[in-house]
Amino acid sequence: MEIRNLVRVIEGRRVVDDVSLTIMPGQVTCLLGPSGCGKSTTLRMIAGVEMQDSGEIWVDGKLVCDTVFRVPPERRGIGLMFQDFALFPHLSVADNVAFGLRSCSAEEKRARVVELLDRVDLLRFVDGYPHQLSGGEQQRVALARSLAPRPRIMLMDEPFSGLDNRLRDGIRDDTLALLKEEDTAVLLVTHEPEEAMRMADEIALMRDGRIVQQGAPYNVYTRPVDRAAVAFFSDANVLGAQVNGALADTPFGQFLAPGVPDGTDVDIVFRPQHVRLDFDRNGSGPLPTATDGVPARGTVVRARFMGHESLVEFRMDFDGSILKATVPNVFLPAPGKTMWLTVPRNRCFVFPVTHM
Ligand SMILES: Nc1ncnc2c1ncn2[C@@H]1O[C@H](COP(=O)(O)OP(=O)(O)OP(=O)(O)O)[C@@H](O)[C@H]1O
Repeated sequence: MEIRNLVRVIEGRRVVDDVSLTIMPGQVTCLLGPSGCGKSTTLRMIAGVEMQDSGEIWVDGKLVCDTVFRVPPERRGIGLMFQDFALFPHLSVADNVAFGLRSCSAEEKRARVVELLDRVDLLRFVDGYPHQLSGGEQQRVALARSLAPRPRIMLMDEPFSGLDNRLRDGIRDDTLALLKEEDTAVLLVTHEPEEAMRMADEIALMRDGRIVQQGAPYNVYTRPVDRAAVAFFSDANVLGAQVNGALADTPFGQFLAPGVPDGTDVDIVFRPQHVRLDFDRNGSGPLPTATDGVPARGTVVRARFMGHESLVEFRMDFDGSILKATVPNVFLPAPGKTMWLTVPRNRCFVFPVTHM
């Protein structure tokens, strides 16, 4: 499926602003972004329940929808799975799953229902009713229902957000396996970076109606396009500096800023897990190196155990600002303790500040 330059204007605001995307069979593409950035509106236009103001949707090289021509939603071969998936309470589990199977015989229907319920491990409930199932089981029936007509394309809007954490991981993985097996092209909407990283072959990061970055999860995470993209995936530390001779001077030493004109303000952004910590030895820290720059001293303000890591906050000697470091396992230095922080150059991003 290819969407080209989709635009949707609501009350004079471009809530979807020139969005283009290609989604391949057997692949999961995640539309990831904060609440209100236009993800669901994009999905609704693809589903055909909302009309775009301009732009086109193509499936298998055939035009499905532009501003003049429009294939109705039920003929688009698109499956939908939304957070508020509702099973029909008065229909049995089998009849719920068979709901979208209109043009096949009773035997074919039964065979497909049994195949899918077996796949989601709920065959024992075939003649049961939705109210007899847990939330997670209902979700799996909803998944079986949306896959029953073998949609080539599946649109999922926060489909797992109603589930508790322990259930969610298992259902996500099962869902992913099933969608891959059926070679479905999936567009999944989420505002949770962890969900996108776990599910996606490709992430399209969306902000204010636009896709600001697109790529494999690893690339989007390790080569973020701007400061907000770093901060969307994790906590971020930011140092302000000004460029002079393609270098930005900071208390951590100089950072390269190739191609950035003199006098430009830059943000040097790095994640807490990339800060290196050293103990203070009579007021001195480790020696500066080309790769790690100059260490800077800070005082522990707070240290918290987060499960698989600890988060330590420092008040820096150089300007009193707070920087964060995460360390694996339990590392809980007492408040008031001084330590030295270094920032490996290859883990930092230097972004010119854009003044809005
Ligand atoms: N029918 C409408 N009338 C007015 N504003 C709307 C309408 N539909 C969407 N919007 C606005 O368009 C913007 C995008 O909404 P959309 O639901 O697509 O965002 P989203 O990224 O899916 O957010 P969420 O994750 O919270 O669902 C929001 O600011 C929303 O208030």
